[in-house]
Amino acid sequence: MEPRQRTETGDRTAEGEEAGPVFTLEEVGKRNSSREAWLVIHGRVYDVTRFLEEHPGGEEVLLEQAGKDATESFEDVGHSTDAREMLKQYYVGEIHPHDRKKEGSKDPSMTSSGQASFWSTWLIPIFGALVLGLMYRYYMSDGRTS
Ligand code: HEM
Repeated sequence: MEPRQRTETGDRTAEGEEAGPVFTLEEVGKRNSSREAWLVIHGRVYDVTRFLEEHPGGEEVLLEQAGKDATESFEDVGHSTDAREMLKQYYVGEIHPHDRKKEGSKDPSMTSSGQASFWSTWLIPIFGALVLGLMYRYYMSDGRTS
């Protein structure tokens, strides 16, 4: 018998390496312990249970993200190409399109934090300067007229 790739769902031909079964975020959420740890990175589901002890960054960080979308934490660390290659070994399937985070240049959380820093770095100082300027003018004109 020649070794054949398992087709879990049967409704897809296992053509290409990424044609795995589809999971909801709820299903992934149940695998959030060291007994079974799954996480989502870029819309793909990974079973990292057997990787926990091997992870160079430690198992705590993985367990913290287990059962969740770990894309942001994974990217924040700036994992190497090697690390990205390793992901393939743990791939179990795709996340349901409904639970997929919108990715790309405009991540909603990025925008909101971006706006927060925009407010604190620009608008508050500008507003402060305007108020000071107005107070100064008021004070000066007052001084001259009376
Ligand atoms: C299956 C998913 C993951 C794989 C295959 C993976 C793999 C690796 C590898 C190979 C390294 C060594 C450095 C490198 O080559 O970049 C590393 C480091 C690290 N990883 Fe992960 N990682 C995964 C998920 C995560 C997640 C979700 C976090 C969450 C915060 C994380 C946090 C870290 C940290 C903090 C380091 C140490 C960085 C350092 O010491 O410079 N990793 N990981």
